[in-house]
Parts: sequence; C-alpha cells; structure tokens
Amino acid sequence: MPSIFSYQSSEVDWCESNFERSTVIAEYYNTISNVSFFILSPVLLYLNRQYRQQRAFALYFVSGLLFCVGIFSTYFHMTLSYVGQLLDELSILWTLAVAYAFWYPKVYFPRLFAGGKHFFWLSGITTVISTLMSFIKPAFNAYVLNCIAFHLLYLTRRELKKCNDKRVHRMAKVMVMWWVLAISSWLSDRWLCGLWQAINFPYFHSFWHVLIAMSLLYCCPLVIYFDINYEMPMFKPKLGYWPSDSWPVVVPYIILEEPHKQC
Ligand SMILES: CCCCCCCC/C=C\CCCCCCCC(=O)N[C@@H](CO)[C@H](O)/C=C/CCCCCCCCCCCCC
Ligand SMILES: [Ca+2]
Ligand SMILES: [Zn+2]
Repeated sequence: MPSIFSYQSSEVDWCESNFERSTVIAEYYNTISNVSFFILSPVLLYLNRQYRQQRAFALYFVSGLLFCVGIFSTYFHMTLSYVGQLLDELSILWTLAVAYAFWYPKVYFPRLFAGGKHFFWLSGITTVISTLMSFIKPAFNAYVLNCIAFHLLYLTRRELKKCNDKRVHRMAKVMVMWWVLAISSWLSDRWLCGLWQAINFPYFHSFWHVLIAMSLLYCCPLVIYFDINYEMPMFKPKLGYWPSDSWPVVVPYIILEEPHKQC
C-alpha cells in the first residue's frame, strides 16, 4: 500500500505532464510558479507599512499564512502526494478563515453575534469542522474553496455601493479581472486537459498560481481600505500606486492620512 507521503499518492493530477523536466519535481512549472506567493507576502508587508504599524499582528499573521500556502503548494506539485494535497488545501482554508476573523466587517455580523466574540468562535468551530470534513473527499475541497471567492465578490460589491472613490472602484475592477483570468485558467486545466495536451500547452495551472496572486495583490489593499474606514476613524485611507501613478504596470497600496474620511 503506498504511503500518504509517496509521490503521486494524491487522487488529483494536474494537466502538466509529470517528471518531464526533472526526476525529483513531478510538475515543474506548477511548482516554480508558486514563487508568486513568496513575492506576494513581503510586497504586502513592505508597501502597506503604515497600516502594518497599526495592525501588525493581523497583517504579519495573514502574510505568514500566505507564505505557507506557497510552501505547501510547492510541496504538493513537487510530489503530488496525498499529504501535499491536504496541506495545500488546508493552508488555504485556514488563511481564508483567519482573514475573515480579522477583517469581516462587524456590520455584516448576524444580529445574534453582534458582540463579535461569538462570531469569532463560530468561525473557529466552522473551520475546525471543515478541516475534519476535508479528509472525506479531498478532490472536492478545491471547488468549495473557489466558491468562497463569490462571497468575497458579494462583500466587495456591497462595500463599493457605499464608496465614491473612483480609484477604489478601479482597483476592485482590476482585482475582478485578474480573478476571472485566474479561475478560467484553473477550470480549463481541470476540464479541458485533453485539448491542452493535444496542442502541447498543458500549463494553465501554473498561470492560475500567478494570476490568483495578482488578484490578491489588489484584494488585500481593498480589505485594508475598508478596515480603516470601519475601524480607524482617526485616519483617512488613500490609495497609492507603486512605483508611481504614471507607470503602466502598478501595485496598489494604502496610505493612512490624518483628517476626515471620504467613504
Ligand atoms: C489584508 C489581507 C487580506 C487577505 C484576504 C485574502 C486571503 C486569501 C487567502 C488565501 C488565498 C490563497 C489562494 C491561493 C491558492 C494557491 C494554491 C493552489 O493553487 N492550490 C490548488 C492546487 O494546487 C488548489 O486546487 C486551489 C484551490 C482553490 C483555492 C481558492 C482560493 C480562493 C481565494 C480567493 C481569492 C480572492 C481574490 C479575489 C476575489 C474576487
Ligand atoms: Ca500532472
Ligand atoms: Zn496549484
């Protein structure tokens, strides 16, 4: 009986051919494309340093978890092992759970959980139960995780309705654009593999890694922007672009200004 750590013990196998470029790395491009997550965390921490000073624990914690997602995803695509797959999926689940626990706006709490503390415990218990359930059918977990993006889209829409800053609307549109490209790549790698192999281009899952990291690069400042509006009334969040506004490719980040707020 193969060990749960052994190569190819996972029931999921992505479209890229295995061991084509290396004898130790099962899926070469799917493995190296995880570098996007190793870049994402330090970029977030560096650019949003004013916010980091205010909410150091939350930002360091979630950036650390995103880095772990990168490590486990690398391990998974390198080995295609059962343990790799579960670590990959569970690290995503826990990153999402922790991000919700830190940043889910109190105004959306069900009335029963108005205090916040109960909501925190409910999220924790739900995550522990989901963790246990994820062992039942691991191949199904990724679909469930992807559905959470729809809830994030819904929350973004509701927040944008209350916001008249055009730059924030633009940032949300760019985030959605990256996410649509990302999810299309993920689905096409899952469902259209025969076609991609026929044209010798089975690399859509590695595009997914890069594109979802791009989407998170826009999603995180958006979350920070709304958090400042809700939780830090002494500051006014302002959207900045690195390296500068005039560059064709830019990375958004949040600047904290002292006076009154706009949204
Ligand atoms: C201020 C910071 C706020 C941060 C909030 C966001 C927290 C996001 C948490 C985790 C997302 C990581 C997703 C990367 C997955 C990479 C690993 C991977 O590719 N795994 C696959 C197998 O290799 C697996 O099949 C994928 C599973 C699906 C993951 C779905 C994640 C949903 C992420 C939602 C991102 C929202 C971005 C924009 C929303 C419109
Ligand atoms: Ca493969
Ligand atoms: Zn992956």
